[in-house]
Amino acid sequence: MIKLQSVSKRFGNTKAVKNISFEVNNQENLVLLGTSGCGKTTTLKMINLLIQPGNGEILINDKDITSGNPEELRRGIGYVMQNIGLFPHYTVAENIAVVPNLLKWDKQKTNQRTSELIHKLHLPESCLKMFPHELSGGQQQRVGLARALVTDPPILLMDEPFGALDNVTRSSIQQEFKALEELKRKTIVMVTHDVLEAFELADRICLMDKGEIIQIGTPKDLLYNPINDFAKSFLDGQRLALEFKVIKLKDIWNHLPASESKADKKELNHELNIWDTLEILRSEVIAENFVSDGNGHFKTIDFAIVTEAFNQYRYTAHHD
Ligand SMILES: Nc1ncnc2c1ncn2[C@@H]1O[C@H](COP(=O)(O)OP(=O)(O)OP(=O)(O)O)[C@@H](O)[C@H]1O
Repeated sequence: MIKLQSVSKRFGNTKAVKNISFEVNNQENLVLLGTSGCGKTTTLKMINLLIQPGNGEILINDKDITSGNPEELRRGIGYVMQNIGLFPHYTVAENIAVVPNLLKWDKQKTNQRTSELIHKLHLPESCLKMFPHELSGGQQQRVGLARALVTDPPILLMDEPFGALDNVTRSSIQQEFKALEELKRKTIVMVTHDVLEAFELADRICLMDKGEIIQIGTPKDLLYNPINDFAKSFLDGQRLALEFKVIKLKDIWNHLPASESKADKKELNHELNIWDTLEILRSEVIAENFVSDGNGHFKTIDFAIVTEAFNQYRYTAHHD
């Protein structure tokens, strides 16, 4: 578990981070969200001591990190840099092998692990001999992720990991990222200024402004219980899209009409969000399916039924 207690950081007269405290639970993905200059990167880099904290304490598994050796600390923390940050004169294989070489892994172990990651991250084997500039932005990003994951560290810090990508590539890499089994075991702190990305990937979001934490909570907390006008207005303009992403079929269960027969229909998982559900229902030839609650109950759904139930849920959530 990562714990920051009353941490501050000043650069000359600039108070980059002002007395912040938060915890990241094991295997949780906490996203630091906020506009440019609000202190996200400084906060992230203090967790692996790339930036020395000013005041306060940072604990990892109850141990104060400033009391130990920074290099040793960083070996247990994968780091995906802003703008990818691959070494341009190293091949892809050499880039991935940087930390294994520091740890004096034997070649065979490094090659085996590299090959495993290359497949998991959908990179062609042929790219291992290439230099970063010979790859697309999306491929470079995957290499950056492979480099951070190669030693299987329990903690992963990611600074705008998808920031350099076009929208289409970004969206497909985000989906793969969510599906990667290897990442589900990790404690992740990720920086982004992209609200949709934060809502797509976070278990909890830490919303920052001017070096301070405004609100920490689940995407649903931020949507339906914003703590103040700043938190509320930060999401304005994207609120509906965010609701489509955050609300799941199980949330709208009580608003779905009583069930009919489920014969000849396809079952959708009740963990699906409304966005993905409508995408499926839109593209089905027979656009009628059913969803079950995992306890033997089911409801018949189609595009219109889900839209209607979603609207009812939103109305209730906004007026609670
Ligand atoms: N090394 C440094 N020297 C001086 N000032 C710095 C330094 N690093 C950051 N700052 C300042 O601290 C503040 C917070 O910067 P930080 O990079 O943490 O913000 P950020 O939220 O990550 O922004 P961005 O999204 O643009 O990366 C900014 O005002 C920045 O100019």
